[in-house]
Amino acid sequence: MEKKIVVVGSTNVDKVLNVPKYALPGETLAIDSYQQAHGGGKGANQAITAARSGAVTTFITKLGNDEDGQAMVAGFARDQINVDHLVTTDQAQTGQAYITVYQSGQNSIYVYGGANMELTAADVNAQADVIAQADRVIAQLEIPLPAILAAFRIAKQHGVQTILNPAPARELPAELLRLTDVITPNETEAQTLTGIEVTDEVSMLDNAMAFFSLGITMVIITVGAKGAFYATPQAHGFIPAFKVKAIDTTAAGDTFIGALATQLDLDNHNIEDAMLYANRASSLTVQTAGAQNSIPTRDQIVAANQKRTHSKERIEREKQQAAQSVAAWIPDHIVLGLGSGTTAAYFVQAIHDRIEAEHLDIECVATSVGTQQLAEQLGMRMLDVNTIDTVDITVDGADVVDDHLDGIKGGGAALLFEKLVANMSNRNIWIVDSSKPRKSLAGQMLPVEVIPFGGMGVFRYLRDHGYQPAFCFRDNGDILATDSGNYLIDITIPKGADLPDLAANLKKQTGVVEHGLFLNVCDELVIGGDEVQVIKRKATSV
Ligand SMILES: Nc1ncnc2c1ncn2[C@@H]1O[C@H](COP(=O)(O)OP(=O)(O)OP(=O)(O)O)[C@@H](O)[C@H]1O
Repeated sequence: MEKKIVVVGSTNVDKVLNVPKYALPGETLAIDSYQQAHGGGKGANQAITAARSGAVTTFITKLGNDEDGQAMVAGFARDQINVDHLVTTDQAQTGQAYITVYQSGQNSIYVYGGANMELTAADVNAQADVIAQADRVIAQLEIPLPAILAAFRIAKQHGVQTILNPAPARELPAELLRLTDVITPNETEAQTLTGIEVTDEVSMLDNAMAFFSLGITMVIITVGAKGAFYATPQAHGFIPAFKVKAIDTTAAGDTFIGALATQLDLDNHNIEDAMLYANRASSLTVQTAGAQNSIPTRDQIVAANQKRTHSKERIEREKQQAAQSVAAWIPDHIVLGLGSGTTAAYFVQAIHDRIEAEHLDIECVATSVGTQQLAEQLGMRMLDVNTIDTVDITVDGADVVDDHLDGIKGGGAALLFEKLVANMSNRNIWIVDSSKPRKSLAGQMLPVEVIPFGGMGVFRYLRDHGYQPAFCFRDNGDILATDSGNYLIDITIPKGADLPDLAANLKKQTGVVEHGLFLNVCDELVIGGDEVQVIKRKATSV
């Protein structure tokens, strides 16, 4: 059932001039390109996003009785927005934003609020029926506060969910915050309202707590290309943005909010799926210049997700190709280490099939409870790691691997046992798909396994040393525990980091059990593909 959404907010016509440089006071500059006016305003952008994602959308906004206003209404109608509740005025012109974009990409914006600033509580009260019948009402701060308060009071009286996008940032009356169910600031807007700077997930949670104390029940903080954070009093999480080449981020936030509002169930239980959809929607908006023209339709968002599904299928195929090609080389009469994770699972299946078909004499050691169970189910001959001194060959996956065959492992929470077995192995072969090799490990997430007691101490150390730590959680919101019952903290490897130093420093911290940097471990990297590639460690670095 499509959501019924009412957006109460601004409409602007953006008039953009591309200019070679700033004109000084009194100076006249000739310019050679004039970009036509196009639709903007946070309210209009969010209403258009909601409508393009299939919501039954009503837009309450105030326009001047002018050509700009008429052009905007025609555009709303083309997007199937219900325009029966628009208000017009003779007292002001339709809102306008004058934007000069310099060659450097910087811009200056002058906003004439115009008719937007004339939207009154009485105008909104006159539309009470449509608000009362909605599933949710969304407002932003480009219209006068009394109009927003009026909309939210009606919504509350009728059990309609309220979403406040507190943009542009400003202080807000306590009543408006009390009437708000869901608040969706970006980093700076959150800080303006709570006074707490957003630097990492912990500070986002602190922000959320501050909003909860004001009566808000869901907080979503968008952090640009990094993604978005959500918190309710029961759960919280961070949903990373899709990595895309951003050309123009105008309306990214508006697209996120409009799209989220169409997907989020009223009990909020599907928040992560709704945020994934919203991330996908805004990742499409930022790849095209402009505001409203770049807002995608539901079909475009679904198609972009399918493209991703196809590339996921290709990745699975490559993992299998790498696993099968290595399984075909494994010599007979050896002790074989079995890695952990999805790629290693393909290998376990492939080597099992060969052992059966060729009656090979291969005994195995597992690197995780999951792999042990899989191998036992298949009836493979398993050894207890404590009963042997060496492993002949270990075949494992990797999260990422660099040009020197140093890598990161452990995203699947098995890094400690994987490292123990790797260190006992005469030969370590890593099998990966083509998305895993990188020039360097800088900027990559590195899991650090910590004991639960004292984990916060390590977390603070990592935070104070600029590693941007974040505890790892399961999909259901529970903290992720490794096979040994420890916790994992993800950190980001800084640019230019000396990896052996970083590895040594991490090991020195009390409470750190192990980390996922595997330096000088991999002897051969096997990359899946229609032609499987094999890269051997250079003799000098062994
Ligand atoms: N460069 C980017 N690459 C991919 N996704 C992005 C990028 N920038 C923004 N997004 C997506 O858009 C969402 C909102 O972005 P952001 O936090 O910048 O909002 P905002 O500051 O309100 O933006 P604006 O005011 O420009 O509309 C992010 O959570 C993310 O999903």
